[in-house]
Amino acid sequence: MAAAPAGGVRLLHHPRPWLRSLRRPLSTLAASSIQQSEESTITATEPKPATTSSNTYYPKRGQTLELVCESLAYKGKGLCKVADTGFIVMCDRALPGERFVGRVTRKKDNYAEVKKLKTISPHWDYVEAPCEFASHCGGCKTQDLLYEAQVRSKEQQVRELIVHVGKFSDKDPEYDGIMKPIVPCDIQFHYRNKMEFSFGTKQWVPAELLQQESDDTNESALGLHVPGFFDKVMNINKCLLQSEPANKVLAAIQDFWREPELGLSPYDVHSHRGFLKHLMLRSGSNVETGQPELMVNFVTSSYKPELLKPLIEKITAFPDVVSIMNNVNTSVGNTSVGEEEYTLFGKSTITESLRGLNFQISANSFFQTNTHQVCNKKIRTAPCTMQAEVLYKLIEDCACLKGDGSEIVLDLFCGTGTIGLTLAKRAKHVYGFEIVEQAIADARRNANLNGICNATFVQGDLNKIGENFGEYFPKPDLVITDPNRPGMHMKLIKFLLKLKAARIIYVSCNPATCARDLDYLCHGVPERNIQGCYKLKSIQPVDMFPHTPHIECVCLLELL
Ligand SMILES: C[S@@+](CC[C@H](N)C(=O)[O-])C[C@H]1O[C@@H](n2cnc3c(N)ncnc32)[C@H](O)[C@@H]1O
Repeated sequence: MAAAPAGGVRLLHHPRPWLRSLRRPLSTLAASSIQQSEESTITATEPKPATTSSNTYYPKRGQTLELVCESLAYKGKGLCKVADTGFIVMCDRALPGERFVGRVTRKKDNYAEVKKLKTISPHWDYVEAPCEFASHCGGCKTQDLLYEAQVRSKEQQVRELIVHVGKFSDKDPEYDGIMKPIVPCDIQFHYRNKMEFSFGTKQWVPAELLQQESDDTNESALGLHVPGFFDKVMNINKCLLQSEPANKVLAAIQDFWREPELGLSPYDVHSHRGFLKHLMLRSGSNVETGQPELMVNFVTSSYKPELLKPLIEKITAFPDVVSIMNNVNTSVGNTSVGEEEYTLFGKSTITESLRGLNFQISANSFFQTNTHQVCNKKIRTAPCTMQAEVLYKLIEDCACLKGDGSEIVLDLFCGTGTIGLTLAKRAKHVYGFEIVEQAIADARRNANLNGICNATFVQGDLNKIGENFGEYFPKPDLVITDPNRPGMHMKLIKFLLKLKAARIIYVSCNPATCARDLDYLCHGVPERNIQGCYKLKSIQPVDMFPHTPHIECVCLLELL
């Protein structure tokens, strides 16, 4: 048996060891806070424990184990326990109930990660994945899991995080009232309005297909990254998450861009040579006709519009294409945001309507990605609402503005201003803050476009606010905070605790950092002598992204 390091056995049955890094900046708090919640079982279902080739607490790197996935955990990874010891093992793409053989690839202090080698018996709630790329591409991870099981698992993850990271007790009589059931998504395919594909010098082909497709493997690629590999691109000509018009454009580009006479080269992430880096497809709709609108954005390593000309001619044949942009990114990094942006065809923005307002969206601005509005007649007969509408309606309901134009709203991480602008008609004034200059420009333009005069948008980094941040606006009655995945910086948490607005709506795309921030806002940070002053009133998970591990939540906090 491998020797357990000091303290190892104590941590062994820790229910959420993979979450400890969330609180790294407050390390002493981290360990203690997560160790406090020891009592819960990981899943309601109790599969038989797995067997292991060696009876060790700590599986060795390279060791193979037979495991059973118990539930889905943070980032959608399958959670398993080693037989007899309860040692926790996480496996990407293992689904609840699945019995499989995995090889240990990484060891952390108190859990290990395994790579699935072979499924022995399939997971519960198995359905056939409609997409041929589903088992390998980085986009969808649970396409072969029944949708009802996907949302059940997402709701369960939020509940567990709120207890284990947020430190809210599920024994509290109010707990069930606070935790709202997840809102599923009516439309489970073709819902994404933005997809980013990468060009690569070589197509990555899954090992099991290598034999058949060996001739193709040296061809250049346009597709999606293999998860965890910046230099491996799977060639993809259709993605079931994006709209049909976007798929038609993708297929046309796929068919054409390798033609030798075009002289187009994919960018090589190792040698840093080559021209085409990324292809971004953004879908919107014409606000007057409701017809689809498409933006095609080529991200290139230099500005050579003449090289793109034949491709532009090809794709302008599609009537939905109203904008072709070129972001020029000369850096060696892999980002799609260019230092310079050029309009090669049509307009520089596309439009979308949301909650009765019209929005212009440029290539690099954040806009809710799930805005597609096609009803699957087989499932429902009533018209389906786009999930972004559902999310914004929930936010409006939580905001509970009086509507007499007396209240001030602070919209933090405002992007193109969508949330603040949908609330502006019932508020006295909205103040929005956002780091991306272009998003702020869009927000101001969107305010004008919709005749909204009581909204001010300011560009700034909310991770670097100074003591004087509160001087930029009057004391708000309502704060909306919608950070990206890392959640809020401690400076901002401290600011909000001092500001003491009557209500905070925390919109989150990462329930783990959300639970951490809710803990700080409600319970404070005793180690730093910071006191919490909010009460959690409700958490509403919303499934914005079927088949992916992402979970959105709308949380309402009220000042104590
Ligand atoms: C999840 S999006 C929310 C956007 C907007 N609330 C909406 O619903 O469309 C997060 C936004 O935070 C912005 N952001 C990220 N880091 C930031 C920072 N340090 N300071 C200010 N804004 C930031 C991003 O550019 C992005 O627009």
